Amino acid sequence: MSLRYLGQTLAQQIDVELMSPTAGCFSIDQLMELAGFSVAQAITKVYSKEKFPRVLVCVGNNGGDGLVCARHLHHFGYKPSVFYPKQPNKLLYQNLTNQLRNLDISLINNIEDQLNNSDLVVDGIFGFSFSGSIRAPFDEVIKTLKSSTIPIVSIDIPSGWNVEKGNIDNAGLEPEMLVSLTAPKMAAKFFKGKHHFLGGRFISPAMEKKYELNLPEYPGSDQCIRLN
Ligand SMILES: NC(=O)C1=CN([C@@H]2O[C@H](COP(=O)(O)OP(=O)(O)OC[C@H]3O[C@@H](n4cnc5c(N)ncnc54)[C@H](O)[C@@H]3O)[C@@H](O)[C@H]2O)[C@@H](O)CC1
Ligand SMILES: [K+]
Repeated sequence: MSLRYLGQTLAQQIDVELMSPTAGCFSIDQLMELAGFSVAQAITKVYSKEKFPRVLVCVGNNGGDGLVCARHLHHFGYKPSVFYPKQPNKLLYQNLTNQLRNLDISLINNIEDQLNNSDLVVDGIFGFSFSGSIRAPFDEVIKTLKSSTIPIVSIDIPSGWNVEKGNIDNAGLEPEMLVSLTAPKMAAKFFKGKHHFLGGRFISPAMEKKYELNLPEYPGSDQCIRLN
């Protein structure tokens, strides 16, 4: 039985069910922690801290996964910096951001300057709720990232891609690595980069069966698994 690729509505439904007190019973912080941790771990499998120490993590509106990923990359010995232009006024995100400050991780304002001093980019700009064309300020951010040759790791979906149809108008990023979370989204079928991983190891056997996800077996205690 082959791995299921999720459409946008189903991805959102599974997300709601994971957090429902009558189903998954997870809190959003738990999911973000596991998701961001799995992305950081997947990065270690491909990009060593010796060759790719300086990681620029770009964070969008709801980019908790990116903030968590940056924290774990720091603990793994990388030198992350974080570009977070739109910071929501919510305690969860403020706490995640203060955790970065406590580790002296720099929150940078100018993405162009920082790109010249980075070895790797993490794209935590848009996830599975993205739709339509890219609105400011992320239109310019994505243009800047597209003009660079630094390898990009996208979290869940390459930012700017239609969640189901992929990079239809060529406005989105073309990452070298994609880390799908929970289960790949339909757009991942169009991913042409070198490394596709799955992370977000939080699905119960009952949910996996209900949604016929046919997930691969994660190796040992790993939080991520290579898909190709
Ligand atoms: N259950 C799961 O699968 C989990 C998902 N997580 C992550 O959460 C993500 C989904 O989060 P969200 O539902 O908040 O969705 P997004 O990460 O897609 O963010 C939606 C935000 O982007 C804005 N937006 C949408 N379209 C836009 C456009 N055209 N231009 C500019 N801004 C736009 C929206 O206003 C909204 O604030 C997933 O992709 C994944 O990375 C993880 O945090 C944990 C668990
Ligand atoms: K993304």
